[in-house]
Amino acid sequence: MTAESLARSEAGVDAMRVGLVGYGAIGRQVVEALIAGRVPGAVLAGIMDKAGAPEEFAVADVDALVDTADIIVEAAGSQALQEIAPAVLERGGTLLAVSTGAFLRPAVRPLLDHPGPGRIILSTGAIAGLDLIRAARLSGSGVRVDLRTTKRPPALVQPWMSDEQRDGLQQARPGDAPSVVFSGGPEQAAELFPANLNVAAALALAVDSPEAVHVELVADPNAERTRHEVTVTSDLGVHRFVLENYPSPANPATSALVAWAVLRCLADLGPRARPAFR
Ligand SMILES: NC(=O)C1=CN([C@@H]2O[C@H](COP(=O)(O)OP(=O)(O)OC[C@H]3O[C@@H](n4cnc5c(N)ncnc54)[C@H](OP(=O)(O)O)[C@@H]3O)[C@@H](O)[C@H]2O)C=CC1
Ligand SMILES: O=C([O-])CC(=O)C(=O)O
Repeated sequence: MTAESLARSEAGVDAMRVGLVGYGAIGRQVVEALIAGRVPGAVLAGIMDKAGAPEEFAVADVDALVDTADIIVEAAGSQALQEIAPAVLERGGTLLAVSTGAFLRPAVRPLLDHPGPGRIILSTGAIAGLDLIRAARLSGSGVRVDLRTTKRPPALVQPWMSDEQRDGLQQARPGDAPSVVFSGGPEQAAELFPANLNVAAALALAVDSPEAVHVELVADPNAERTRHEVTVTSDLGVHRFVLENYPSPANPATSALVAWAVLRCLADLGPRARPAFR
């Protein structure tokens, strides 16, 4: 009996098989939790990673992953998502995407309305409140969203930055003043900071209008946590969410919450899903 079939029989014959693209900070946390049985009724079916995955789970390509898994979790970045999503959709797979920023790209956005047979589900990732924003949107009132994200400076370094910008972020020390490194719309935010501002894309997709979202990104040398301050203004009220997330120990750009948001979504989709938020 293989490790997968043993896990499946322990989880039940109807177990949901989970495939993973990206075995980094989020992917490893998801794998660990699945192997530990933290999502009842879900088992790990395979892992695809550029840098290699554990031998017993390694899958060579996305076609093989769709054949092996009932649902595929993308935790590999916007470019990887753009590369794998069409194949998953065309082969009838279900893709749970974490790199929501990719869906603000003109080449990727239409995949959200792809006729199938596959489908895409977006992870809530590092934030909360998307349900409220969608409710406000449904009410027909004009919704505006302001996001102010604050992270530790080294987590914000990008390949396109000048040496001066990069050194400024890498050498910032506690006691130094915070600085705004980006202010603008979610599309530009997702392109310039692809592994930092997927939350901005999630907000833009929830409100269904990138123009209604303003993003500010702050580098704060004194920040112990990643902070997302979301203000939603609509005819229903003014709603503020402040998330102070501990960063993942494996990747300071990623909040530890993100893997658990993926796992929560898998629990909701799996054969042992329970009503009433349990
Ligand atoms: N929605 C949200 O709130 C959030 C979304 N994210 C998204 O999640 C992504 C993953 O985050 P995290 O786990 O911290 O990142 P990591 O960099 O720790 O891990 C990503 C892994 O994916 C691998 N990878 C990259 N491209 C491919 C590919 N084409 N096929 C297979 N594997 C690939 C990487 O390999 P290698 O290192 O060799 O490139 C790496 O092992 C981020 O890039 C970001 O887009 C992150 C945080 C919050
Ligand atoms: O993990 C976080 O707090 C947010 C993040 O990186 C992203 O939105 O890409």
